[in-house]
Amino acid sequence: MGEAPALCVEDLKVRFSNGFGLRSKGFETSTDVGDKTFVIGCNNNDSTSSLEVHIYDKSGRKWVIPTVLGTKPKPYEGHSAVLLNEDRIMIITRGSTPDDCIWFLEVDTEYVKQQKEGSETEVVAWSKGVRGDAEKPVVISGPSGVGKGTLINMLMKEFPSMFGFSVSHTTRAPRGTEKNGVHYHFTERSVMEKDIKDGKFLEFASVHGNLYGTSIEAVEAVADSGKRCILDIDVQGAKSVRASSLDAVFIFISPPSMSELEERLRLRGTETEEQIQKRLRNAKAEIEQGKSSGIFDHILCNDNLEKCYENLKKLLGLDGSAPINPKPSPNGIDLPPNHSVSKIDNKIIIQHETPESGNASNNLIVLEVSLLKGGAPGRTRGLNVYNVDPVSNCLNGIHKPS
Ligand SMILES: Nc1nc2c(ncn2[C@@H]2O[C@H](COP(=O)(O)OP(=O)(O)O)[C@@H](O)[C@H]2O)c(=O)[nH]1
Ligand SMILES: Nc1ncnc2c1ncn2[C@@H]1O[C@H](COP(=O)(O)OP(=O)(O)O)[C@@H](O)[C@H]1O
Repeated sequence: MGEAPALCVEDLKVRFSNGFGLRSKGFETSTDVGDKTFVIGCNNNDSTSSLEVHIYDKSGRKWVIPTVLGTKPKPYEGHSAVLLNEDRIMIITRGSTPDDCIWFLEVDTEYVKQQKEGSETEVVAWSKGVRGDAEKPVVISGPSGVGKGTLINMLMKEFPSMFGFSVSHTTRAPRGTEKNGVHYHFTERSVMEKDIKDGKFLEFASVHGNLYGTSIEAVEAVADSGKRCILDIDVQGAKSVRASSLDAVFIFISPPSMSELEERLRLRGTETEEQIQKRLRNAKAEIEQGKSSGIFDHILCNDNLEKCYENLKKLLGLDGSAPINPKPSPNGIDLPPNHSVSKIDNKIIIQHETPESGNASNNLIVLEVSLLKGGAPGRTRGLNVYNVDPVSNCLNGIHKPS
């Protein structure tokens, strides 16, 4: 086999593009996937907050309004759309901040197929694109009063730049010292139920009579800040996360005995007698499930707090053998305000356009998309971004991976 030919700037002019004044009307682009056309955008220039997705079913000759899952991009000035792998449309926005300019609308990925099962409508899902990878989140479960919160606090205190806590939503009332947005997002049930329906939650469960859930944003906000995410969730939640696309480490904390658990709950003094009894009843089933369900990678007994904390650190590679410097947080992508977009194989080429002539200059940003990972309901990771030497113009072999 011969070497792949170099791709030069001249080639770009004849390649596929969709957006920014090409096939766009207002902020709309249309992308064909099989026998469907996905129209994304809004057909007036006044507001991008009304970003919508419509599907034209060519075989049935009808328009369909799909269920749109996930969080959509913040308002922007226009976008280009490029189909990738026949299952997702990459959206490159204009007028967005560097950390918010690459998005994916999944139209036929595994996640979308799963969500479509049992649904009568078409389903699509938004996922934000980010550079690089994040370390696996850590899921910590165990019965109420076992010491999860205490252990997590110790970890966050000792390694503040390394770990970030996933702030859950809950319908339970705040306890005395708990702060909204720090310990939990304290939420109305109706609001939380709507957000769950809209695909904004990675998992949720009814625990001790209240609704608790991890929003996709909560986990991704921590990953975006370059920290490793810690989730404190119940066993049902851990089971849901296990079944999701989030690749995590699962740790179950067990008490030395039921009587010790009861004593800790009482000494904590945050629950009424009735609430304590409810938590103890639930604890039995949780411990059984935790130990036997195969959900958890590790089980730690919290008998002596210091010993348990040392064991937790060992599991996470923090016993001195691993580097503890935080990973630098991945950067956004600084797109020129006026640009055109083209696709060549696994490369998306963004070309600066000069306002005077409207002609494309030779400044190129290349998004390599062959190693994309994750996706809805979380972020799409693994975007590799680099600039191409404007002097030689050729893309082959001269990139500088970021
Ligand atoms: N599934 C799920 N469980 C959660 C979430 N947040 C907290 N929990 C669990 O809900 C249970 C009750 O938590 P909380 O009301 O803070 O009481 P505590 O465990 O006694 O401190 C615990 O088992 C938590 O792990 C969440 O987002 N999802
Ligand atoms: N190993 C331990 N021995 C004795 N008390 C503990 C131990 N671990 C935690 N505690 C105490 O038990 C209570 C419950 O711990 P907490 O972290 O709030 O549990 P959870 O978050 O699992 O509900 C707290 O008062 C805490 O100080």
